[in-house]
Amino acid sequence: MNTTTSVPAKRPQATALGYPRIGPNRELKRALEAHWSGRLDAAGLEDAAAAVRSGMLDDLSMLDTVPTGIFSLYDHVLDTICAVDALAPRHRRDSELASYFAAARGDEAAVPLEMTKWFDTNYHYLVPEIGPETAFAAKPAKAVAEFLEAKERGLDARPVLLGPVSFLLLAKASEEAPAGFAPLDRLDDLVVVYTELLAALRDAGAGLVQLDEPALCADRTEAELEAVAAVYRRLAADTQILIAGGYGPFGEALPVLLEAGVEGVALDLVRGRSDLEALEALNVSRETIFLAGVVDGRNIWRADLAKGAADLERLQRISDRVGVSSSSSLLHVPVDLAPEQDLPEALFERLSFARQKLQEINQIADPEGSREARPATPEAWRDASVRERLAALGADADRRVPYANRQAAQAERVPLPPLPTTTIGSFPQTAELRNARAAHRRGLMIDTDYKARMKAEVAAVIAEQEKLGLDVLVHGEPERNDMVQYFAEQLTGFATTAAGWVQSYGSRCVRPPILFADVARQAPMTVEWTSYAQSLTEKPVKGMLTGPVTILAWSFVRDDQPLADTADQVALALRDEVGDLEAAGTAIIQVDEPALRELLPVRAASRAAYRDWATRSFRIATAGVRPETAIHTHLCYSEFGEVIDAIAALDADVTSIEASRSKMEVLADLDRANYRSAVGPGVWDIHSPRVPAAEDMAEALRLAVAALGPERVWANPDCGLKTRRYEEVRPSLEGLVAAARTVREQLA
Ligand code: MET
Ligand SMILES: [Zn+2]
Repeated sequence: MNTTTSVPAKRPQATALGYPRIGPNRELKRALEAHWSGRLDAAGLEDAAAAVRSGMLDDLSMLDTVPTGIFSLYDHVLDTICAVDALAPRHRRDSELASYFAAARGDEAAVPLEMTKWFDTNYHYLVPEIGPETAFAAKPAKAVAEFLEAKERGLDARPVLLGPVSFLLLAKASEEAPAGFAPLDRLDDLVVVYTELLAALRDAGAGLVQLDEPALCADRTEAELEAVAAVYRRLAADTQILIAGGYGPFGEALPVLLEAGVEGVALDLVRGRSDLEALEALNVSRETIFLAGVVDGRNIWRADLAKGAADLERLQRISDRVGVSSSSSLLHVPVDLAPEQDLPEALFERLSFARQKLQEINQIADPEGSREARPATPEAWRDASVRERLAALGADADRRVPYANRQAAQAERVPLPPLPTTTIGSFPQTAELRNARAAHRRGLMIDTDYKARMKAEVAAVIAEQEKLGLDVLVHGEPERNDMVQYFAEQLTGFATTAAGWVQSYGSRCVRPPILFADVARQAPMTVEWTSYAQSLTEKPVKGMLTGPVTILAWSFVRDDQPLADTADQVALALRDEVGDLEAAGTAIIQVDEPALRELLPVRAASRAAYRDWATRSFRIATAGVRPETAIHTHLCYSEFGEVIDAIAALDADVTSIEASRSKMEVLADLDRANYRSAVGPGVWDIHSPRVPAAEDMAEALRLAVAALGPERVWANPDCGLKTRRYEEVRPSLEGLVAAARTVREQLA
């Protein structure tokens, strides 16, 4: 290599891998919902979409190069399905727009595409259905139009597409596909279509094109890596390709991509720092483009500019063509910090949302710019007593007596019939309840009135359950806006934002709380509600809490200490709550962990450590109770495979788990994982408005009894009922109670 250090490196280019596309005030959400309800026609929707895209470009234009094609009406995987013309026949309608929304949301004629979580995030994508019959064709119009929109503004534009390998790895086999078929079998055909998409972009004037291959941040087989090599040798032959991942290190895929001759690679230097070390050991052409993804696209903390600049320099020692970018698309953070003036000042000045992150990228790219290190965590954010109490927890603070002993004690304390019936916690959140909450929040309803309104609801929910004949009751969670935010608002160490919305799927956005400091409980958070509900009935009422992993997963979490340490603090606060519930006489306490799967690391090598801290934090929260107090947990969102061992390690007495869609398969898996306590396999898919037939639920219960034995089975829905209406809930629960009775009689 023949480079002299006296030649100054070119100013690194500033760019980002992607940007929020819902609009700073969720303009796209409003337009979509107006369109779906018939209040806004297709042209009106397109106007709103164009305005959102224009706003995105306004923001992005401060960068040297801007990503394009990153707008989406619903989901970028669905956009890719359309770009390769892989819509299933059942979703094809008169217009492209109608087909698009048929695939996204379903209609009278067809069920929508399945939706699932995007890597280890809370974003959901639509799962392509690919089979031997899928007839791919290039539909470059969207990608080209959005590229030209940016170019016409005089911007240096870089089109972005989801790469073909990830597209197929994220897909599932279509109904028509024969056994053994894998979507990746269609890679060669798809690549032909990608060459056409890329040609259309080149014809429009594109230079570098970004292909997102996030699936390469996960473990890949030799065969898959060979396919990657072949694909990119082919695509890189005519197009300058920048590969982006965004969800951790590329690992063994990195040399494969470089050898295939891609023009550049965007590195995730927040979660994938090992790639930087790997690169330093490789013999890399100084002509290769590297983007230093040093600004966290997944979290909302200000970047350490000094550290970013240091990483940049390391890359500059490897290549002459280095840029600065976000670690992933900025899709996962809210648009703008400016509206958050109510946040404490010390917190506000440490935060950075998408717009602020673009500034940071510019600052790091600017050799003359000031690149200050990140300020230390304020001393005031430390709570010495929490840390001391955690340190003082004995080694067995997360252990209970063996399940067999607990089971006997619990059965004596709360005698229950076989197949006890219960629900997961929430009852329908009616418009009236939501209005009361909004009025209370805006100061239009005083505390006492609000509380009285909520208590009336609890009483109604208890009466409803008594009438239905359920065995273990719940208070219905009317007082909870959200199962995480409710706790975040009461714990110290959390802040909530005014407008920090992040797209979860389609038009749906969430506003995650910010966990910024040491966490402590100030006062009991749920005891009053549970005790009130219990005072109204002879039946046992479950206490209802959200577990530490889920609280972390659905918040933006401090990144100045390991997640495990933060989880333990949350766990300690919950442990106090569990203790107070028990002291108040609650015999059954459910601690929900629906997000246990979500935080599972993408790479297998990191999973054992995750399972350890995640399950330990749950046990810290729950193991303080006496043997006769039952701990329940709840998980939903299927795909339990990789966390089955962790579910067993939670050591709950009863686990309610989504099972209705997977036809109870999860039960055999639990058995293999040596899970020995009781299970409430969901027998009613509450994500569907359909009222399930009692006989189907009975059949599901029979399957469960066959797999686990009658003593270990509970009867319950898949998840909480807050999104359902009473018109569906009543007949469904009647059916559930009847199904349990039928199966009990057959057992007797
Ligand atoms: N207890 C909660 C509820 O019933 C659990 C929801 S899991 C996403 O709504
Ligand atoms: Zn659930």
